[in-house]
Amino acid sequence: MTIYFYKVDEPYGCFSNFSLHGIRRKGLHWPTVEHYYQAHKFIGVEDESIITEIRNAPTPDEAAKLGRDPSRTARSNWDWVKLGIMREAVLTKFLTHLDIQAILLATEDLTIVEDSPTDYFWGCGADRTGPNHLGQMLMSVREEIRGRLQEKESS
Ligand SMILES: Nc1nc(O)c(N)c(N[C@@H]2O[C@H](COP(=O)(O)O)[C@@H](O)[C@H]2O)n1
Repeated sequence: MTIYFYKVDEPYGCFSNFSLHGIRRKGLHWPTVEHYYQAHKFIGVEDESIITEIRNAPTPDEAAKLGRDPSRTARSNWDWVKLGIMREAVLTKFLTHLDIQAILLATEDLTIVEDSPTDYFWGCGADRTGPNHLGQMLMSVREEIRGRLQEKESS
């Protein structure tokens, strides 16, 4: 069986980066993983005020809209660093919120797919051939949390 998720208000919606599960990183609170991810596109750019603007965006959709604004240029190394940045945010989310950590762990070894009809990088895209990086990441975070819990139990 494969778990497909996409919209926050649908089954497994807590796996979406748009779910309202805040994270704290480097002393700052971020309302969602999406806020964190979109803001990090602009670390080191000339006008960093966009970072605060994104962090204060009222919704994750608004944060994504700001981060995708074609009139702004993301940091030059974004494509190299974005997977690592997303992973630290997703891991923090599932270490912070134990209710959704339990949902993730309960999926055992099932395949998880972000069933986005438009995203052929983070999701599987409309024809389900995309690399599904977010689903892959959730499975890797699941593995890491499982390992950490086992280590704790045996110590
Ligand atoms: N809920 C939702 N709506 C969309 O429109 C989406 N594209 C996604 N997928 C998420 O979008 C983020 C990637 O954004 P960029 O294309 O890199 O700006 C990432 O969080 C995907 O999981 N989800």
